[in-house]
Amino acid sequence: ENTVSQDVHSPTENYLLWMWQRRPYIYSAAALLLGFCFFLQVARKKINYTEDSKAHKAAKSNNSSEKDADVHVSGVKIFYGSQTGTAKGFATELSEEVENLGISAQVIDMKDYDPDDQLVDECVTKSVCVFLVATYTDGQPTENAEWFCKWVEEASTDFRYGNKFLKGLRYAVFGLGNSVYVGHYNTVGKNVDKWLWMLGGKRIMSRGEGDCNVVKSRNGSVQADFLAWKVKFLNRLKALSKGEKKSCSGNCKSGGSCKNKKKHGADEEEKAAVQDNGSEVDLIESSSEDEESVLPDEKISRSVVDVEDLGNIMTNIKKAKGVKEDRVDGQVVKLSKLNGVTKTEEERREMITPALREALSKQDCRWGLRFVQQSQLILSCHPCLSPVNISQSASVPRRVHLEPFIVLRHAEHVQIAG
Ligand SMILES: Cc1cc2nc3c(=O)[nH]c(=O)nc-3n(C[C@H](O)[C@H](O)[C@H](O)COP(=O)(O)O)c2cc1C
Repeated sequence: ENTVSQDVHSPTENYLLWMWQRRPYIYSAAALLLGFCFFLQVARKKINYTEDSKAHKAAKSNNSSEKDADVHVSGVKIFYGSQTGTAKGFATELSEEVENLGISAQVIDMKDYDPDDQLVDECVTKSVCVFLVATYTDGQPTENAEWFCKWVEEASTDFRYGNKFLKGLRYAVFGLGNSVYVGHYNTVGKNVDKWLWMLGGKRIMSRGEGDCNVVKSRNGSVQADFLAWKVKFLNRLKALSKGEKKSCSGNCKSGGSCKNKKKHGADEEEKAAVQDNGSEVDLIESSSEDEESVLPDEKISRSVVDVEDLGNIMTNIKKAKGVKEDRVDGQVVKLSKLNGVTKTEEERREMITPALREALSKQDCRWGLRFVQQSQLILSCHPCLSPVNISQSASVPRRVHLEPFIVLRHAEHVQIAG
């Protein structure tokens, strides 16, 4: 019977039967094949897409970097510190003229601007910042400029910011005042200019002074002073927007360190404008970083001093103040002409507490010395990641009094010589 039933199937039927019995394997193989084809297709598409987008991005970035390189001034921000509206009026006037040059301008009330958040952004936006600031009683800023001035003043003497904090900021200052107020004339303009410079900002031109005292005003009135300054500013702006880097006017305070000596005299037109315009002062176009030959005394009074620089500074101060160092019987004797007192090394006062000594010998600290007044300083620690101002620590003296100078040789050896 078996033989009969086997013979019933034809070879084709047998083949189909064989296939049917192995159908799970056949389905799996087909699925695998399909999956592989699908994967290949997707991969091919992805490769094409990545190549396309790379090419697109490259083309785009080429375009934008070309554009970026072309734009030298993205816009002008005109800040005003005004009480009775003169500076505000000047700001509006200036913004119209800037826009006439095809450069965008923004007038900013200083009270609407938080320097803590925003000022550092101006360093990278290729904008130019103009400060039109009035001075009031006792050299104080106007109400709307109060916070700005307070912040910039504090930052300029805080070593954690340093003289590179506003590197890239291009600015110009025009101060409004009245020379009748002797001793406080244009104080705010002078200070804002100085503080921004100390933080590493770059003056694009010298500070302007507007004098409401018509008798003394160089151009006859504050309006005329502003007009004269404005003409120069607009010329400077035009040059900057073309990518021209103007040579030094030749009247640098730090003439010795001027890097544009060769160019002095080349820009006669500019020079003439400077000479004509009596309302301009302190002809320096630089940032504090650029200035190398400032006097050490000047450096101390206006900035934070690195411990590394301290040796040179103290030597120069000693020279300047007539402090001599002599040797008598192998002993170092310091002679101070200041107070007529002669003291030996042994007499030096140790003005350092154990806590301060421990803090000072901490590893990886950069020490900053902040001179608060002529004879006071704050020692501050600046580890790379978390700045700790040890002067704020309750365990260490907040201020160390120096009489008349300090010798700081090593982190763990702080000695105050008197
Ligand atoms: C009450 C008062 C106090 C002033 N004090 C000073 C001053 O100490 N130093 C100074 O240079 N100008 C001083 N000025 C002059 C103003 O700075 C000047 O008038 C300026 O143009 C005002 O600008 P504003 O209208 O934008 O507020 C004072 C003016 C007034 C009315």
